[in-house]
Amino acid sequence: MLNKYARAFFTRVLTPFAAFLIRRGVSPDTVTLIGTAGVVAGALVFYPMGEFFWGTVVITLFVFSDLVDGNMARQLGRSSRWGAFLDSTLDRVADGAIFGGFALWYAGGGDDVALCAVSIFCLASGQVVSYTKARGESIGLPVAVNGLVERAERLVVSLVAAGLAGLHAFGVPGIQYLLPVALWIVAVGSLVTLIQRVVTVRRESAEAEAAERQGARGSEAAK
Ligand SMILES: CCCCCCCC/C=C\CCCCCCCC(=O)OC[C@H](COP(=O)(O)O[C@@H]1[C@H](O)[C@H](OP(=O)(O)O)[C@@H](O)[C@H](O)[C@H]1O)OC(=O)CCCCCCC/C=C\CCCCCCCC
Ligand SMILES: Nc1ccn([C@@H]2O[C@H](COP(=O)(O)O)[C@@H](O)[C@H]2O)c(=O)n1
Ligand SMILES: [Mg+2]
Ligand SMILES: [Mg+2]
Repeated sequence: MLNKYARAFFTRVLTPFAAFLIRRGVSPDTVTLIGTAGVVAGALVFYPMGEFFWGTVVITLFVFSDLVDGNMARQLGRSSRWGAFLDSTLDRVADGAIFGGFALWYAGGGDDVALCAVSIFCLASGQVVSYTKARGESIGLPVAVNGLVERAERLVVSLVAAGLAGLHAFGVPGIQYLLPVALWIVAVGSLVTLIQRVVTVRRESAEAEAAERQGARGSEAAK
């Protein structure tokens, strides 16, 4: 949903910055790599210490690079298969670091086995949700479904909640419970999305195979 409705807005906002980087001779791949490194550092340095506010600030500074890199590639007329591969692969690395950072906190100072497990579930289910689309498309299916919770939703829900939960350290009472609530929402939403995508791939593959059988019968009859 966010990918559909918010992308156009962020494209307008980020286009001048993308153009500025192009003028400075920066390449889209550099933005992809530095952006991912920043997200990974923010997540794995701050979150395991329970520093949710500063971790989210650092991640937010870098995570929009994922919208800037593609914007730059399009402005340059240089969108490439390699760029698409690098972008998607490093998305998985960034997501692993964010939910891994939450899991490390709950396994350590946060001392909550259930929330550690929910964080690991968010990490794994998010990766599998993305994999269903990549694998479905690689076997020639359209995978014409995005589902309830795509990557943008996973990130926005968990990062907004983490940033706000971090304000507890500055004396805001009660707000720390936002992060557990968000993790449960992302976990359930990812599971629903996974089911939506698997059901779609199953239907599309049955339809594709039925069409192939029909085509084979047609050419047999024509002989
Ligand atoms: C006082 C409190 C202070 C709090 C501190 C800071 C709070 C910060 C809060 C939020 C920041 C959230 C930012 C999240 C931005 C996410 C942007 C982003 O990178 O989205 C990526 C997404 C997907 O891009 P791709 O097409 O490159 O990726 C594809 C995708 O990964 C597919 O995965 P799948 O969906 O299938 O699981 C893969 O299949 C595919 O391989 C891959 O290529 O981009 C978008 O979707 C575009 C839309 C982005 C919309 C961003 C909206 C941000 C909205 C609000 C932020 C403002 C919040 C304000 C908070 C205020 C809090 C007080
Ligand atoms: N280093 C890169 C990164 C991205 N691309 C192209 O942009 C598409 C992704 O667009 P986003 O707005 O989601 O970043 C990707 O599929 C590539 O076509 C690129 O070429 N090089
Ligand atoms: Mg990108
Ligand atoms: Mg991306």
